[in-house]
Formats: sequence, structure tokens, C-alpha cells
Amino acid sequence: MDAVKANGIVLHIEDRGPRDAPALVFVNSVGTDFRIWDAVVPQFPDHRTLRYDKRGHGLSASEGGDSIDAHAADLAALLDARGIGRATIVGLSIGGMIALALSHLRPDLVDRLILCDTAHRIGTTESWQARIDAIRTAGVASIAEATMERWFSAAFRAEQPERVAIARNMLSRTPADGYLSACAALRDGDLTAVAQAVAVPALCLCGTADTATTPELVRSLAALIPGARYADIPGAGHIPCVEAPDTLARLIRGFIEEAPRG
Ligand SMILES: O=C(O)CC1=CCC(=O)O1
Repeated sequence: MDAVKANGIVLHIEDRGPRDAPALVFVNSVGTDFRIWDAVVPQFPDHRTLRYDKRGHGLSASEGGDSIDAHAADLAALLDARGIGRATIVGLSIGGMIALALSHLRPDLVDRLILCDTAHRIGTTESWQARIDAIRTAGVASIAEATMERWFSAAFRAEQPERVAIARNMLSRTPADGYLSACAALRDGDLTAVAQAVAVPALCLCGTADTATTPELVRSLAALIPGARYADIPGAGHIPCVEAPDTLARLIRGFIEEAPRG
């Protein structure tokens, strides 16, 4: 178990692999902690891999974090604290928005962007406000069942009910304050201009069964980013690092090997 103080708060992290190897940094979606990358990270023993529970999630401190820029400032401070000068950033959902924001805030830190199941704008002001209101009334657990239907394909839910059950526990145990802050960041976050200004190689990925950020939406993100590529993750829902880790790792490795650092 490791921790670092960055941007004024304590973040729960895992920093493994050779210190002088190229760095791969993983950024989570809302309602998840860094365990979602458990089956992906070991596939990169030749890299330094850094993953963390973003503010308000997992074991990290839970105050604040109600803008995408605030999360990007946390990530920048984390990279500085760990002495990582440049990295390939892999961001899932809100994590992809945080990765995009980092490329704007601190372009010196970003070699490449791998943007999974994410977009320049996810949902609408109304949909996030409705979720905030529901959670204020009935708690995070009240949205767990509907969320599992977005996170995982129907086939995965039928075949792997135990793994869906622990994912549901992870979501339900997310501090309400942290989850609500992330919803506010999503409600107000629009990275359209940031995406259009990306100046490093970018790969956009999406599970073909993702109903939260559909392949069509993720393709529209790729169309905004100069020179970005797009690839499907066949059959996966919104959390391919859990549902299809081998496919995701293969796509990440292929991109790293082909795309020059920015
Ligand atoms: O849990 C969801 O609704 C899917 C999602 C949207 C943004 C994010 O980070 O996850």
C-alpha cells in the first residue's frame, strides 16, 4: 500500500516497474478505484506503471475535485511528486477527460494519450444533475444496478456474476461526496476545444457494447483530435480493463510501439 501527498491531498497509488522505463499512467472512471487495472498492469512489466485512486475515490482523500481541471491538477502534481517527467496517459471515461485536460494544463508531461470509453463531453447537464439529485436522496448504492448495465455487456453480466458483484460493491462503497464531486465535474466539463488542440499521438478506444459512451460518441472524439486513431474493443461494455483486459493491453501495446512519443 503506497500513498503520496499531491496538490494538498493524500492519494492512494501504486507505482511499479523499472524507474527508468517509459511510464504508463492509468486514470480511473467515476465510481471505481485503481483495482480496475489489475489485469492490465501486469502485461507491462517493461514499463513503469502508475495508477491511483483519484480524489474522492477508493482510499484517497475525499474533499473537493468538482472540476475536470482540479483532477488534472492532482494528476500533474502526482507525476511531479513521483519524478515522472513524461508519460503515456491511459484514461477511462472521466479519466480520459482528465487525461485530455492534463495535455492542456501540462503538455510537458504527456507523450501520448490513450482515451478509453470517453468523450470531450459525456452526458448532459440534465442527466448529471438528475444523477446528483438521485444520489443525494438515496445514496450511491441506489444507482448500482443500472450502472452495472452500463459498465458491463449483457454477456459478461450473465457469465461473470461474481465479478459484477464485486464491481457493484466497489461502486456502492465509493464515498458519496467523492462521487457527487465527480458528477459535478462531468456535468460542467466540456473538453471540445482541448481535444481540438491535442498535439501528441492519440488513440481512442471503445467497447462495442458500451451504452454510456457509445462507439459513435468516441469516434466523434477521435474526429476532433488531430491525427487520432480509433479502434473498437469487440463485445465489451464501458469498463474494458475489467471485461476485456487482454484486448485492451494488446491495443495499448500496439499503439505505444507504433506511435512516436509526442
Ligand atoms: O458510471 C457511468 O455512468 C459511466 C461513466 C460516465 C463517466 C464515467 O466516468 O463513468
